Amino acid sequence: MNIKLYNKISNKGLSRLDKSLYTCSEDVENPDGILVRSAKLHDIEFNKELKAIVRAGAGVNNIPIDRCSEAGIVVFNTPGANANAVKELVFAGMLLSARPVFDAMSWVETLNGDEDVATLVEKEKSKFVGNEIRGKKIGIIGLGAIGIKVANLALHFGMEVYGYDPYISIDAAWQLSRKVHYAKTLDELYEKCDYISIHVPLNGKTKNMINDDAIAKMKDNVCILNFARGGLVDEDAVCTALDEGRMKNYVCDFPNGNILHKKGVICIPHLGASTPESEDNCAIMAADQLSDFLENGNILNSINLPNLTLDRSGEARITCFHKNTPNMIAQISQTISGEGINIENLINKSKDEYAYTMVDVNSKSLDAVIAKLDAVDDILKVTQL
Ligand SMILES: NC(=O)C1=CN([C@@H]2O[C@H](COP(=O)(O)OP(=O)(O)OC[C@H]3O[C@@H](n4cnc5c(N)ncnc54)[C@H](O)[C@@H]3O)[C@@H](O)[C@H]2O)C=CC1
Ligand SMILES: O=C(O)CCC(=O)C(=O)O
Repeated sequence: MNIKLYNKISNKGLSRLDKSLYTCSEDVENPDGILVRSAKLHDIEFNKELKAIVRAGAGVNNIPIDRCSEAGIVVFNTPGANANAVKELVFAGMLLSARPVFDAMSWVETLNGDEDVATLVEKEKSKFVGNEIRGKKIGIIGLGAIGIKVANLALHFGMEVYGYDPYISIDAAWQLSRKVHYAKTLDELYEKCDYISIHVPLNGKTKNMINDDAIAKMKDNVCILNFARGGLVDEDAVCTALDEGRMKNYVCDFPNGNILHKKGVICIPHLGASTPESEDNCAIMAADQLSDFLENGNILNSINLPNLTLDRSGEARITCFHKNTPNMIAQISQTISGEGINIENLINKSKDEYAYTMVDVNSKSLDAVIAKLDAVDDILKVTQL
């Protein structure tokens, strides 16, 4: 099978893909699977053999999910695999805002060593006084893999923590410290907090969620930390608030021309997940999920289909990615049994508009049945494994 790499993927992950089964490179044609990090796939035309796209990371806004679903392509990500790296950089960003370390270091770099540096430093250092973060209030929007880690660590820094996430998962809620205050509304969080850190996905509902209205509700001198996606924040609103002295800093992992060189903006070149540890974690999860899907049809951590695994039985497996419409299971089983093939095991699960069925059968001669299933309305992709 051909696996196309749209970004550099750690060898720790790629080496888990059996070389006798997979060819992985940036140049393969007609891929069965794609491994990607941040490369934008919106303008890519997908070949008909493509079955899966795995995002080695969290955010999937670089992938055209709807188009993939309609083409029967399963999209995966690797939840939590890079969360620790992001959490640590969020605190680096917060401390860079609290203490003007960057300006202070730049000033030290201007010294030439001819003068009495030690005396000069003691004389001038008061220009670079900052604040401690202990005792300050931080609001965290989005309590998923990263938000939880940021919230719990902030408590260890002695901060008062407010969390907002109307869709928090049960697993996530178990991991969150009881000391985190539950913000019922965003307004409550905006009104109270000195630091606001955003950890939600970028989608139609969250785009520009930090806008003029939101900023108007925030405390003067607020610092916004955005290690999630640039599009979550209306940069014009941020620049106006900075110009008017209503915001202290905008710390952002997604620089662009609008905020470059802007006083009060601290830009980092999308380094949140750029540690070997997190790159390895993501690549390992991505490779394992991809191979289990391509070899067995099992699904773990998909965006457009539910988790579904089934131990292998019978002679072969048929998988169908289909629409979640009435009569699909009956049509699939009738088509198979109509060819005189016995079904050993069948499993089906749906997620929103789409569903997935795996059928273990007692025959390996499946060309005719695959062709018939392919022709069924609302079946988007059929594979034989
Ligand atoms: N800077 C970087 O390198 C990285 C950035 N990211 C970004 O961070 C985002 C979050 O990552 P994870 O925590 O791993 O994802 P996650 O999926 O574990 O958590 C996202 C959380 O946001 C919540 N949420 C969704 N919509 C919301 C809304 N309107 N208001 C409040 N909460 C909402 C969800 O319920 C979920 O708990 C990713 O989608 C990605 O865009 C992720 C990893 C690295
Ligand atoms: O792979 C990367 O470096 C970016 C990580 C990221 O932004 C994500 O996982 O959402």
